[in-house]
Amino acid sequence: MDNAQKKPKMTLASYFGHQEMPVIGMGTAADPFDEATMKTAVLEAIKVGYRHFDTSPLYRSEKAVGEAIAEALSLGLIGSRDELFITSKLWCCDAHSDLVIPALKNSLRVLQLEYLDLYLIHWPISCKPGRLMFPMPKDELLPMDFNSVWAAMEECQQLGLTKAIGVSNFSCKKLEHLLAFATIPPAVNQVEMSPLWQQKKLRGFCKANDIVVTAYSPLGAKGTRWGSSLVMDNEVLNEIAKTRGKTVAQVCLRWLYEQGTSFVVKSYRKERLEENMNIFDWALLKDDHDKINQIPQQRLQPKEQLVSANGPYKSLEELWDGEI
Ligand SMILES: NC(=O)C1=CN([C@@H]2O[C@H](COP(=O)(O)OP(=O)(O)OC[C@H]3O[C@@H](n4cnc5c(N)ncnc54)[C@H](OP(=O)(O)O)[C@@H]3O)[C@@H](O)[C@H]2O)C=CC1
Ligand SMILES: O=C[C@H](O)[C@@H](O)[C@@H](O)[C@H](O)C(=O)O
Repeated sequence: MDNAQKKPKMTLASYFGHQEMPVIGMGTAADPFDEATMKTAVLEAIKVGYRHFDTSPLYRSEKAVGEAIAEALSLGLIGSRDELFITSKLWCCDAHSDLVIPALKNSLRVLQLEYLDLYLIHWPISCKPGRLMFPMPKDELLPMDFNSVWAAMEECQQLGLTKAIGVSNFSCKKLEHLLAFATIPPAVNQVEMSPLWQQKKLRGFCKANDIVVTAYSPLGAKGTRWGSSLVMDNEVLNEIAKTRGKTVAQVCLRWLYEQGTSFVVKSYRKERLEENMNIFDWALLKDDHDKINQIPQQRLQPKEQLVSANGPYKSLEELWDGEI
């Protein structure tokens, strides 16, 4: 069994087919973004055993991911595309029922793939069609028509363009609303999660409804425009890392794994890609969990940019339905 096959996987309730999602995925939102560096990093990741990649048209990383996959196939690093689990996302400007299928087809074209494993609604908000950007002008924010957008997502799965569909940045209330009319329930909710924002309520809801939680920014996205150093500099986590002879990044990722969530973590560097994978053959102790449970909670990415006096969400309370 090679290194990749030994890594743990999770079953998605409404995945069309037999493949499972590897717990660890490589994130591809980079700041700064550089296409050549990203392609090299994805290829390195495949070499060290990553099989799950998270991209989005917003990140401009789909092309690099697609080129790295094509190269990995031609080098024989993987036998076939089916060995990979590829996620992409529907950006807000395409979150209109008639634009969903064309947006997914465009992602597939850029990725040079026939299908995705998972397609996610990136945010529970739409914006004026045409411009793929973040932040978008506040006067272009629009409420999402969840019923018709989700129906188009379901059609994507029925057409075989993606094996599973899901959401990102959805609160319990928004998931509940979606579940009330969905024919195909969302397989995944990808949300910010780390020891500093543990998402206890949301995880309980998702577990009860067979929705896999995928953690994004598991290291707090230190060094990026959207992140902070609060996770990596946290004293409790640094102390646990020292006692266990692990790094803070490994403590965070191991903790996520022990919570039963999958996660996507980004690095451009080969040694960190490997470090972040080396979390499956040791465990945190009860005492470590007790300490992590006590860490004061703080959402690191509240996204004020999506809140506007005239928009669909007038406050962060409304965007997150009080889960803030
Ligand atoms: N659905 C959504 O709305 C969102 C989804 N995402 C997804 O989640 C992925 C991961 O989250 P992201 O925001 O990138 O943040 P992460 O928490 O993964 O942190 C990434 C940062 O940590 C550094 N890093 C990685 N590994 C280590 C390590 N072992 N030790 C020290 N530093 C390390 C990286 O630097 P370097 O590259 O130099 O190693 C990078 O600066 C994204 O790339 C994206 O795919 C992210 C945000 C929102
Ligand atoms: O530049 C901004 C960031 O990428 C921000 O938009 C993210 O939080 C985004 O939702 C993502 O998925 O990464």
